[in-house]
Amino acid sequence: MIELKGLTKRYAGKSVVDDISLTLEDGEFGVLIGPSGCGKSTTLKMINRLIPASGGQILLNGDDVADLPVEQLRRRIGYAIQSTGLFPHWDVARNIATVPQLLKWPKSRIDDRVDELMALFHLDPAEFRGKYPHQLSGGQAQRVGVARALAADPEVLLMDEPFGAVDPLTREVLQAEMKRVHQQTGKTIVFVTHDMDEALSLATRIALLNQGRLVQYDRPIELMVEPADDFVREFIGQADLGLKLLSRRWVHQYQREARLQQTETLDSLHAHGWLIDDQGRPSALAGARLDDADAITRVKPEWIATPEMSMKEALSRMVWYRVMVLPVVDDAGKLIGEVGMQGVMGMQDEPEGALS
Ligand SMILES: Nc1ncnc2c1ncn2[C@@H]1O[C@H](COP(=O)(O)OP(=O)(O)OP(=O)(O)O)[C@@H](O)[C@H]1O
Repeated sequence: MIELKGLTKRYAGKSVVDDISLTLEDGEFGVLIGPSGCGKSTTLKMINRLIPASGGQILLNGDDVADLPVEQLRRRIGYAIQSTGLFPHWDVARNIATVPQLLKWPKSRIDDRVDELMALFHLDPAEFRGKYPHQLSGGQAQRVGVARALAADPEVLLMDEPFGAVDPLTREVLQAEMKRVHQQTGKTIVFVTHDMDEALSLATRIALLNQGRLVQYDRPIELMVEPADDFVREFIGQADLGLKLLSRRWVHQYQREARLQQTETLDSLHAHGWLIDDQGRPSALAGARLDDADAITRVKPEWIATPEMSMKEALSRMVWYRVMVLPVVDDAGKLIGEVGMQGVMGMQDEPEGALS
């Protein structure tokens, strides 16, 4: 748990972080967001004392960080930044092992930990262990940077705009990975970004700052449906609020039973049903195409949904592939349900209060 109590930073008498108080519970993914210069990075860097606070207190699991020896603090708090900060003359394995080596772990324990972290970030040790930072793509370097920050299993992971410098596609992949890593490790994370979509997709708690002050600290949904003031409303942006809400809704919340079609003939106009193969995987959809409601269409891998997929992505696939329903499959690819345009529109099987 991290507690900020009246945290303040002044430069030349001017407060750039002004009396911020908030609590982030264990296992939460906290995002600090706000316009350029609002004090996000300064707040983050005060947590690991890269910047000394001018006033207030920061407690890490009850310990005042001001009282902890710096080397202990660095062990308890991992730190990943946009430029990765990888040592250019060290290979990937040695970069990841930086903190365990400082802590003088035995070699076999370090090797195991490096392999474990590379597996977590889907980096094949055989291929990547011996590579140098200049031989990595931006996305791979970022993964190594985050793996290094996690190496000594810190209590908290701080991330300062870690995906700010990668292209949008890689950024989405890294965000999805970060979400998975957060779920798998249960780490408490504090993440700085100025990208609201990134914040909404990753955060369990969002702290919105403006001119050094905390304007609202809430769950993403509350920020959207109960903005504290006009600044919050404007910062979130109203134009695609519906889509933003759907980015925080998951297919499993809207999933309903999938009706099977026994033959390739439709039994009633505009009905639809799924054909499955002998392993229970969806192979074709009878009906439910936007352009031809009576067609039998082979299921393409691109329109298959999983229970963890966001409804925004599911909706995007429906629109792009012109189908009214998507099959939902389990890890083995077996059909376990379907999710449809009607669910998105709240006409049918809407989860209680889903859009309120
Ligand atoms: N060493 C310093 N001396 C004086 N002012 C500083 C110093 N470091 C930061 N500031 C000011 O403090 C304010 C907050 O800076 P900070 O880097 O925390 O903002 P930020 O929200 O992270 O911004 P960005 O999104 O642009 O990175 C800014 O107005 C900045 O100019």
